[in-house]
Amino acid sequence: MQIILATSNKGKVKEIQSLFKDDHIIPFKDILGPLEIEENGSTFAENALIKAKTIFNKLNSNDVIVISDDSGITVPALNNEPGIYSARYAGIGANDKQNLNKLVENLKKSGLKETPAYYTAAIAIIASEAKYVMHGWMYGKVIDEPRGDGGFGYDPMFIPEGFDKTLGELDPEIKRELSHRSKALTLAKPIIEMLKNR
Ligand SMILES: O=c1[nH]c(=O)c2ncn([C@@H]3O[C@H](COP(=O)(O)OP(=O)(O)OP(=O)(O)O)[C@@H](O)[C@H]3O)c2[nH]1
Ligand SMILES: [Mg+2]
Repeated sequence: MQIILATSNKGKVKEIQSLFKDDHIIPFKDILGPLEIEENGSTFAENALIKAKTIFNKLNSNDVIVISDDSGITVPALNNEPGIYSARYAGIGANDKQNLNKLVENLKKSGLKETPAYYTAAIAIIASEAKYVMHGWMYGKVIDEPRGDGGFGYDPMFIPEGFDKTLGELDPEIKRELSHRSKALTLAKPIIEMLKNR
């Protein structure tokens, strides 16, 4: 049984592999090469399922477990932006830096130096005759002056609840303990174990 990760995001691959130290988890690109998947769902869960199903169908094997992650940051004071559009906030094909700059700009335009925000992760698992989605959240705030270069995406502007440093400044171990992704993957682990052993 192979465990395949249906993501092209290197930051996610690193975080997910570090949470599954005992399992060999293979990014889909190593098997199928690069692939663009259209994420046209209206929720994190729908998009996670689209990614996992697309890769499962392309692999065309009953001997694989496919895991995907659809995630993003939500800022209630900005009409819940960017939410499911986090990866394309500054336009289709925008990179992490451009997306972060757009969120910083929009905070400044609204006169918000800091405001509550949260990350959501939906983790989907697809295997032969099996389909699951789990969620995890991390609450905190975003600030209009990013700090640090750890993590990825919006991390330099996000301060988790209970801390005074951004995820760009904090030790990666702290993100591993607290993150939306870790929480959803903790729920996914027993399901993956069950699927491996059936
Ligand atoms: O600072 C961050 N720390 C995180 O922990 C985090 N989790 C998600 N995000 C952002 O949300 C979007 C995901 O979009 P997304 O789920 O479509 O992923 P993606 O397009 O990058 O890769 P893929 O998995 O779809 O291949 C991207 O803009 C990410 O930067 C994060 N930013
Ligand atoms: Mg994506």
